[in-house]
Amino acid sequence: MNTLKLSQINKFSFTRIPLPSSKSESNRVLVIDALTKGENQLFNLAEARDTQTMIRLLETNPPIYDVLDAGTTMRFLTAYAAVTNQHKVMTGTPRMCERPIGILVDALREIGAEIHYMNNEGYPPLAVHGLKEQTSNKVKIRGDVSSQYISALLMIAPVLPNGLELELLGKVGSKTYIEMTIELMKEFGVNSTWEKNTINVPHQSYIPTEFHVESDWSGASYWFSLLACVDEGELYLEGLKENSLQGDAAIVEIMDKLGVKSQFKDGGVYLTKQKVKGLNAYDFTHCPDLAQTVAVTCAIIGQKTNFTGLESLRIKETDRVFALQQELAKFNARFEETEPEIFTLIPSVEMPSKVQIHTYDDHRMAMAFMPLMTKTEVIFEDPEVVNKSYPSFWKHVGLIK
Ligand SMILES: O=C(O)C1=C[C@@H](OP(=O)(O)O)[C@@H](O)[C@H](O)C1
Ligand SMILES: C=C(OP(=O)(O)O)C(=O)O
Repeated sequence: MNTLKLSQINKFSFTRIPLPSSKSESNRVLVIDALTKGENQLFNLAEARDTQTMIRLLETNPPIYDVLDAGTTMRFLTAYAAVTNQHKVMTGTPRMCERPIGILVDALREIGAEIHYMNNEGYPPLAVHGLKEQTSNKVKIRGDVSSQYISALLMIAPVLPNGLELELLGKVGSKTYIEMTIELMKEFGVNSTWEKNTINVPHQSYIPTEFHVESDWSGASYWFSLLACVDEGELYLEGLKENSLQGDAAIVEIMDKLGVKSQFKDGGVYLTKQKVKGLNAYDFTHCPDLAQTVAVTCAIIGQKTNFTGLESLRIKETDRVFALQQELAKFNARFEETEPEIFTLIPSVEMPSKVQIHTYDDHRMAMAFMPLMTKTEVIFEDPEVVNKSYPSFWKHVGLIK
């Protein structure tokens, strides 16, 4: 088994972190670009495997779209293949074939797409046989499983002959990602309205444009966490905007409570340590990818906190709630469901002299536990798992001295 060892370091001097580009923004603009036949100028696309997979599949157009473990690539390309009337097999890793897609498939079928399940009903692999005629322009869709189904439908909506009206049913999770999709569509000339729970996208054309992808706020979160956990240090994170399209910019307000001060300067953010104000509870419904970062931070710095809005974590790269419980326990922290859907983080009471972290094929399990190096020696199993979103992560960790 491939492993990586980090020695303990609890002080470091000022360090600039270049940060990767956002894979969420990249994968959206790539789909929009494919729908406008590549007439845009896209800058700073992500090096993330999820984005490189999207680029490769769109460029080579193979009969089988194997998305590996990229959720957005699976969901966005299923809708794209349907609307562009292509015959495609959609598949991915064994875990991808356990991640539900039935809500998106039902919506696409209602609009007129022909899609068959090749194995298990509701899950990839799928056979997409295009969309010959639009049979409906009003679709009701659950909002509580994955926002990616909604983003996938929104991006194809303007090119459907009759546009699309989406009525979101029940609780809507990851809403910030839906807002990102709508804002990006607007950047490419497409207007929509969102009133109460209905989003309406009339038929219209995308307008080719220039677009520069921002750095990745989810990737930035691990650096905030590192600073929260260390005794002394300063960081500058490059390429981040205060008014971001990414909901994970919420890490600024969370870490303000956990001892990290942010100042936006020169196209990035300067991080310094400040007194811990305390965080008693946080709802991760709209920023689920931050939950692991914050759980590990609280466990290390001794902050007992209640976590809610974690429902979608069970169907991501791994069951992230289970994975957190297992790995936090290795340094005597607990993550207990104290009431239905309320998880209480009880911090570490005693730090072992060495911890080996299992990464569960989940990039965020590796990156979220990196700040543990401020308290003990850490060994990561399968360190390359970070390639999904942040291939240069360990190289950047090496900048910390
Ligand atoms: O649309 C996107 O780019 C994403 C949406 C979120 O997924 P869910 O909508 O499934 O929560 C998030 O967890 C994922 O990393 C990226
Ligand atoms: C959940 C994630 O990605 P996806 O759903 O796109 O695989 C993630 O990057 O944390």
